[in-house]
Amino acid sequence: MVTVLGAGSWGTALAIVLADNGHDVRLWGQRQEQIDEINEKHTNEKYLPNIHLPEAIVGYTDLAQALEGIETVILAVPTKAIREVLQRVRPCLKQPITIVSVSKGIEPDTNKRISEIIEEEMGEHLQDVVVLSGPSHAEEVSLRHPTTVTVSSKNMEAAERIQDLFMNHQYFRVYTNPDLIGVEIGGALKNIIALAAGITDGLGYGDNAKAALMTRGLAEMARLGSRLGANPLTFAGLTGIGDLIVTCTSIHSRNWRAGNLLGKGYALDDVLANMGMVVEGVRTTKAAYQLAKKMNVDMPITNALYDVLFNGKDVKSAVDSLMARGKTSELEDLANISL
Ligand SMILES: NC(=O)C1=CN([C@@H]2O[C@H](COP(=O)(O)OP(=O)(O)OC[C@H]3O[C@@H](n4cnc5c(N)ncnc54)[C@H](OP(=O)(O)O)[C@@H]3O)[C@@H](O)[C@H]2O)C=CC1
Ligand SMILES: O=C(CO)COP(=O)(O)O
Repeated sequence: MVTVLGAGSWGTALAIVLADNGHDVRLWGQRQEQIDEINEKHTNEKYLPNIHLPEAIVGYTDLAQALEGIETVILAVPTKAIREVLQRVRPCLKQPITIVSVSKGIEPDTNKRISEIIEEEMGEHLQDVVVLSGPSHAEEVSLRHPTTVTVSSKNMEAAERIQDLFMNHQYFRVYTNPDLIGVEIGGALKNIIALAAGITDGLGYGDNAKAALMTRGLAEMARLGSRLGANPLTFAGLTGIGDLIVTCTSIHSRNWRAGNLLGKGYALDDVLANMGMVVEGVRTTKAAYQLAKKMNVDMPITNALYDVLFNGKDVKSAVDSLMARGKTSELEDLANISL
């Protein structure tokens, strides 16, 4: 028995994987009508239209009931809601739990990764934190299309347990990587670059601009990540370039779609209000901007996007200012990264 907290797109898609793997799944959500729909119709139309959910998935709105006797909890709410949800989880627990973090973000102001927030909020109620990340749109996972992800933890035995829990040899392949910082930072920062790629697409620029953003975006992701203690090679893997490719090139990506609308001239507030799902890259841009400043790391794409999102800079001038920067060397950054 496994509990998934968060009945949005990703929590529901991962519940399907777990049910396909033979587990009974408790899927917790905060809206009674949605949970009734999951239990009565076996659908979650708002988040995964036209998908039939296995009957092994049972919806709950009562958090204490959803957590009773559970050892492993999948945490699938947006980064912004994580502290609030964990503060509600704590008093429900009689036993320490392993939390699998599947969200992608960095908290503004504290600049913490999600596993750090979980450790801080859970204290002695926590057995282990495992992070699951990689190129994996919920829409495709729920159709059982071949997908690969990576799990990481400070305790790799716990990561291997979670690898076994999710591994499905038909369509969901799970790798391990001991570089927890790199796995979390890659998954969070790729959303910034996807917003930027959406903007250049929305402006009508072509594949050259997008390839440039993805490649130079990866360079600045690795630059900040390695300063935070990540292994730069992780950025060449599923949670780095892999997730960057899927998020910058897929119509499923909420970050790319939000950027695309910004590029077409819509205002940020209107874009977010109409999306109906979380666009993590906006808050993560703020956090990465703060981190880059604090650590004196050069992140030109992140800085340009920060100006668009938070200082009202128009998207065309943001791209112009990126192109107008002084000369630099492509390999300079990599040469300065110690492996
Ligand atoms: N969708 C995807 O393909 C993937 C998403 N992710 C990551 O997973 C995380 C969740 O994303 P995703 O499922 O897509 O988001 P969605 O926007 O699809 O769903 C968010 C879910 O969280 C719930 N929620 C929001 N705030 C709260 C709260 N305060 N208390 C309880 N529940 C809350 C929402 O409930 P309600 O409906 O009631 O508002 C909804 O069920 C994000 O960090 C995202 O980056 C990672 C990989 C793939
Ligand atoms: O992380 C994701 C795919 O790996 C989902 O990206 P979006 O949040 O942009 O849809």
